[in-house]
Amino acid sequence: MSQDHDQTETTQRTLYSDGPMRAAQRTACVVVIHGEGLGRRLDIGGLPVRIGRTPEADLQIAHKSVSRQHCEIRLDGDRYVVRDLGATNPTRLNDARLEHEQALVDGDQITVGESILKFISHDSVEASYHEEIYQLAIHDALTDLCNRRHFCEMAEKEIGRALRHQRPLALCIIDVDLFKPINDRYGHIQGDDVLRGIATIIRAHARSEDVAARIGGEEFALLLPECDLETTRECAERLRLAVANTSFEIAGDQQQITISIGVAVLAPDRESRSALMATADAALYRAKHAGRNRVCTEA
Ligand SMILES: Nc1nc2c(ncn2[C@@H]2O[C@H](COP(=O)(O)OP(=O)(O)OP(=O)(O)O)[C@@H](O)[C@H]2O)c(=O)[nH]1
Repeated sequence: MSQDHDQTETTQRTLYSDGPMRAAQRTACVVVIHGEGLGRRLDIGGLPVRIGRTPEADLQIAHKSVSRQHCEIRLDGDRYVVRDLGATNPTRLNDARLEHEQALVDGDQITVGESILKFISHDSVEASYHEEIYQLAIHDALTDLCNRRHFCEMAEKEIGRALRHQRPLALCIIDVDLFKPINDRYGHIQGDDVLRGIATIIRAHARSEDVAARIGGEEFALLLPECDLETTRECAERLRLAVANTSFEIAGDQQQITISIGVAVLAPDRESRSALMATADAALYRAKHAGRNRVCTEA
């Protein structure tokens, strides 16, 4: 009994000893709990945040039921308020139409088009839970790079941004050469280690604004905002060389592994994600047919 009591006292002291700091770290957030964007979280600090379909929104929900600028949440004194931005499909708060501006309380549900967001007023186990679930949902379990679904979402977002600001955007599709013989000889578990090793090299070559993903079994993608064809080709060449110069230890053997890369940039005849990916894929196909271990750019 007395031990339990001591523990309670210690816990309370630990929790409350840095009271002012805890106040400073307090962060409200909204989490998408239903519909498009499921699991995504938007932290709300001192600056207003906007939710909408536009890629410029702080939380983009790319669904036709959502207006480009749908609603805004901001700190007003010591409370958070939500206001509709003239959405075609007006914002709802706890299933009632939002009137002008309304204060939010913990657990409130904000309906934006067909998505429902939950307002969480401060750092909590629940907010961390949503964050963890979201991270699991967007990452590839084997390599910890983005998974294909999240990559496609990010590519759509970056294409929208690049077109709007007339900025370049490039894509590399990367495929491991002759990976089947590695699997056949050493087994899938060792093959998985090789994929993890290649993912580590790709991550090391990506800038913070690039999106690196595993988009298929032994296929990866790297999206490079603000990069033109020549810069991307050079970057892809550095990546190819880095893999080719790495000695992979597989079941005690030292093995050289190579990759082939197809590069494409956004252009007027390919302004959609599928067209951009198809062009990079075609370049990759040429790299494979030209003998592998090489970078080919769009024709
Ligand atoms: N270990 C492992 N292997 C995988 C995974 N996903 C796909 N593969 C294997 O990757 C291999 C791909 O083989 P292929 O498509 O024939 O291509 P390749 O042997 O790499 O030859 P090229 O692409 O023509 O250079 C197959 O053996 C798949 O089983 C995975 O998650 N882990």
